[in-house]
Amino acid sequence: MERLPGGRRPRLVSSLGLGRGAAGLARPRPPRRAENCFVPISEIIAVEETEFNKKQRNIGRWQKMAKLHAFTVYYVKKARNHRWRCSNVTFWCVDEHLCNQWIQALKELLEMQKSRPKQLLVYINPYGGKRQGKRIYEQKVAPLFSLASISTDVVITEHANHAKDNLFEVNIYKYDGVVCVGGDGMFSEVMHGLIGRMQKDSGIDQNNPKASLVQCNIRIGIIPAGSTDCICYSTVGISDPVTSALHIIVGDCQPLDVSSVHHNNTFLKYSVSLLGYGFYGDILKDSEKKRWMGPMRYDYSGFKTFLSHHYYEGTIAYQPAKHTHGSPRDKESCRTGCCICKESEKQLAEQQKECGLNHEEGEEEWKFIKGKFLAINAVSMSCACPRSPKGLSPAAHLADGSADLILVRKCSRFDFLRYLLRHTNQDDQFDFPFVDVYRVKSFQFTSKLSEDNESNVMDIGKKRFGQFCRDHPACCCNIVNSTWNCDGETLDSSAIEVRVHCQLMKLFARGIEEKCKDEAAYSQSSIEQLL
Ligand SMILES: CCCCCCCCCCCCC/C=C/[C@@H](O)[C@H](CO)NC(=O)CCCCCCCCCCCCCCC
Ligand SMILES: Nc1ncnc2c1ncn2[C@@H]1O[C@H](COP(=O)(O)OP(=O)(O)OP(=O)(O)O)[C@@H](O)[C@H]1O
Ligand SMILES: [Ca+2]
Repeated sequence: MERLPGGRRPRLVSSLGLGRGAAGLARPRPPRRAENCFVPISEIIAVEETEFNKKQRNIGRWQKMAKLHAFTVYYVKKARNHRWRCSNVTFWCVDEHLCNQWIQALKELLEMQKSRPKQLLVYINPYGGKRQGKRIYEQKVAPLFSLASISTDVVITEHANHAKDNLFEVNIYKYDGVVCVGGDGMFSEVMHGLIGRMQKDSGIDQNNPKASLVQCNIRIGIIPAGSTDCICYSTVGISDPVTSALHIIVGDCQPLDVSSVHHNNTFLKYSVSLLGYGFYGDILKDSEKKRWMGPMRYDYSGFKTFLSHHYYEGTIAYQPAKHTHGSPRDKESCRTGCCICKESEKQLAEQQKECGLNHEEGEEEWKFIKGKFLAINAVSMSCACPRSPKGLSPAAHLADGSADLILVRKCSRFDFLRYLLRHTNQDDQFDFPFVDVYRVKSFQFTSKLSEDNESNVMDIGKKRFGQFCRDHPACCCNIVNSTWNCDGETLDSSAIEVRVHCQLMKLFARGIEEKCKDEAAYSQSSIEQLL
């Protein structure tokens, strides 16, 4: 909390309790005794001089006063379930000079908030999710950015990869951040554009799976308008455009792990949420044909894929993440100011100091697992989303330099359903004999098909997807590979090599805040004052 200059206690009367801008002044209450409610400066959105019109002034005891001077403080009001709203409170007094002093002092304090963005580049996908991206931005987000004096260059995308390609052309360094309005796919595009641009400008070859990538310090803001919005939900705690806009305005910063995916020394993609083979790969592949259904396509394809119950054979090699103290079976989740992520940040800074950018990771032990899997999921974050509020791996960390590798082995449909259901309730989804989970810093996967006979892969691939093993028509084993689902996009190769890059990029977010503390503190009063 900051102290305002002057020492003199100003006699300002606020629209206490009403607190809804000038309209709230219509029925002012007599000045109350000071209330101990606070808004940190870091959560003030803007301060504006407020004009009184005659009608508003013509009230109660204020009627007798010659002229009133006022200002309005717009601030973040925290509501339930991590939702943020812009609220305001208007203060007025008869002393014009005093009023101006307050405005000036508050504006100076806001100027000192150096992490706040002043200029943003915004990409809107008009076709993501329920096709509401443009409307959401114009009606809910743009007015807040303008209130907070943030200037924006807005690009409405005209085709897939428009945002990504554009990020290689524009002068990104003049912006304090890039905002994407859309879903996880849109975020992925912007992330690929920014990370790719950083590597290009630094002469780093993305095709080298061992390269030390250059961190991207230009933050990305996500205004959720997609179908899953898992990255927004997992980093903010809710998928809500106004909440996300406010996190951007106050200049929050959340580092994020990014996994690089390679095949045969060729860069394929980056991933921050889910790399899924088997169940989630098959859902995605099927759902792409049903884009017209909107977000419902995932439920339709999910149900279909569940019924098909395909499993896939292959080998996984992984390097355990020994640098981090956490485990995927922890009861504690990653929250704002997470100690485990902070520890990884320290280790990263030390490594960079010691080895500079040429740091090469030592060849640590590899472990191997062979088997028949219904799903292989690697998640760099919890992957919480409205469908599964605790996510695929509830204890995964946003910025610890590791991913959780979840292996769901062949089991009955009934058991698989029990496993899926646990994503929606409080029971432990890893507490099954057919589910294993490991915290890893890298892994590789090879399907049995490519292991057995590389040359036959092309022939078999040409056959219809979903064709069953001819020898065992009822066994559900699949003679073709599944597809990797990489943050909602399919990969062309089944054999991949994955490496987690600790805190490679940053978001305008602060992680999920502890619920009970905030909600108790903020529900007591509808108005918070710093004065
Ligand atoms: C019985 C109900 C069980 C419900 C189980 C729900 C588990 C949901 C877990 C969601 C995990 C999302 C991970 C995020 C991935 C994103 O990077 C990516 C891009 O947006 N989204 C998807 O790939 C989109 C993935 C969409 C996944 C939808 C899964 C729906 C499964 C439905 C299974 C129905 C079984 C019914 C049996 C009677
Ligand atoms: N103008 C456009 N026309 C067609 N496709 C676009 C356009 N702009 C972006 N895209 C592509 O649309 C894909 C999906 O968009 P987006 O992620 O916003 O929505 P979604 O798929 O409904 O949500 P989610 O990814 O959360 O499931 C992105 O991968 C992006 O490349
Ligand atoms: Ca992680």
